[in-house]
Amino acid sequence: MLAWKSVSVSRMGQEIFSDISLEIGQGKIVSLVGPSGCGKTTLLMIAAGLIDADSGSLECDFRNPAMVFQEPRLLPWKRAGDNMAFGLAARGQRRADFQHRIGALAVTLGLDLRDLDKYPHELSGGMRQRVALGRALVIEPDLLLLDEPFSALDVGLRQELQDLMVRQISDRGLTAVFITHDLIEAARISDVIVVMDRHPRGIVYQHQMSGTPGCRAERDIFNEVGDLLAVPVVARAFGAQDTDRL
Ligand SMILES: Nc1ncnc2c1ncn2[C@@H]1O[C@H](COP(=O)(O)OP(=O)(O)OP(=O)(O)O)[C@@H](O)[C@H]1O
Repeated sequence: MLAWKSVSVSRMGQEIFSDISLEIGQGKIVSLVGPSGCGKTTLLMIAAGLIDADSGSLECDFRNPAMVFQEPRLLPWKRAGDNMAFGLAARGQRRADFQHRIGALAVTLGLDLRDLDKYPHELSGGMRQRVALGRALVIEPDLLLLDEPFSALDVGLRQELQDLMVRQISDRGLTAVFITHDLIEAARISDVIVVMDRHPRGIVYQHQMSGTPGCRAERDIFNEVGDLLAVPVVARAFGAQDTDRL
């Protein structure tokens, strides 16, 4: 279980959010959506233990979280394979012990074994993000924290990587928190959608999706997003009060 309890954060005298409480159950994929600056990344950073809240607390039963960011953040002087293995090498594991695992994971993520010998600048944006996903998964996390990992990719590639990610999360029984600006993306991959806003600050709505992530028909996804946007606080968060225009 992961739970933020009455969490508040201010920066430079400005409140980002106050009194947020949210609980995420084991094995669930939860998306945080909402306008820029509403505090999605801040909430995720607290879960990752990278920043502290000013007040409130975090309860986390997970012991091995991994994070994936919008930019792959690969080390440019290391080859793709060494980037993927970074977490294992940092834990003192020997290359001979994990080389096979890296190769198998790379193939699962749609990379060619030869790609592992390339430097980040020799890879496409999609390949770099596959390496970043591999670097997170190879440490066998129990919690995956994803901050807009696919938003820089074009639509087709984004959907392929969403499917791949959902399959990995499901096969490995992971719990995941996923930030996105894209409500359709959230509806495609999540069990629960949490809508945040800036006015009022904080969580304004939570929606339990029907069906299973990665298995929903496109028509059902669009219908459910349409229903969600008919909720006034959600429409307001997405700047779409006039839902007839959507
Ligand atoms: N270290 C910091 N110092 C000052 N202000 C900060 C700091 N970190 C975040 N903020 C401010 O807090 C607010 C929330 O930022 P955050 O990145 O959490 O929002 P977000 O919802 O993830 O936005 P985006 O969707 O644009 O990434 C923003 O107004 C941001 O400028």
